Amino acid sequence: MNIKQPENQSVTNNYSEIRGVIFDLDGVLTDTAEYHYRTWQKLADEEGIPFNREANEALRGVARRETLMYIIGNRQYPESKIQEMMDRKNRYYVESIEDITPKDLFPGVLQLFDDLKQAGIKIAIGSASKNARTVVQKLGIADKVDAIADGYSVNRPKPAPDLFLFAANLLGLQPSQCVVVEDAAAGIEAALAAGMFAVGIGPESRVGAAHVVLPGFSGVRWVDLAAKLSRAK
Ligand SMILES: O=P(O)(O)OC[C@H]1O[C@@H](O)[C@H](O)[C@@H](O)[C@@H]1O
Ligand SMILES: [Mg+2]
Repeated sequence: MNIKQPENQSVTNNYSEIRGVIFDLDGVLTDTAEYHYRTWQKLADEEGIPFNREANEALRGVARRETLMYIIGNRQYPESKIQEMMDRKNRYYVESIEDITPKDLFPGVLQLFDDLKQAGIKIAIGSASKNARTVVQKLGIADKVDAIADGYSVNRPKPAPDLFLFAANLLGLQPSQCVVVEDAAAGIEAALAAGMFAVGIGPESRVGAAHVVLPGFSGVRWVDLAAKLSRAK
């Protein structure tokens, strides 16, 4: 477990004040981060642009246009070509999520959602994806979440705090009452900038700036996670 306090943030260190948990979607609740990667890889291969899994690590949580800009680097393309490439990648991505079912939820997610409901803690989705609502529907969790902030909600993408502040607002909560769960470095940065608790899912090398780092939700109960957060001073 990693325990750090973000600088210059007035995050409460009393977990009993936590009233909402904002979950990123891709790579947190299901494996769609992998689908995003594979479809960007397909596009890059078609265009003859070097790209690989390692380069993709920095692109987790990064919005569609910003991801493409990173991949093309200093290559110059007209806006029409940029638009066509974003559309093509999205077509591949939409095809790849067609067969998602509730079985694709990561282990432990439903148990954690149930724990949160029992504890009277609200649940939001905070995803940069414009496909987030479709994925949430396919996973069968639409009736379990209180609010969805997605790729249409704000202008400034992660690592800006805007999406999580938008989600907290939908829940009617203050930032200090919220926990963000993220698999992306950009998402942890956004959560800390919003003045929220951050739980990182994945390796320390990627999400080590979070207050608490977990490999996944398998066997994770809210009471235990809350206790870890309460020690994260
Ligand atoms: O292209 P979409 O579906 O709007 O998704 C935007 C971004 O959404 C994020 O959730 C993913 O982590 C990124 O990989 C993705 O680029
Ligand atoms: Mg993610």
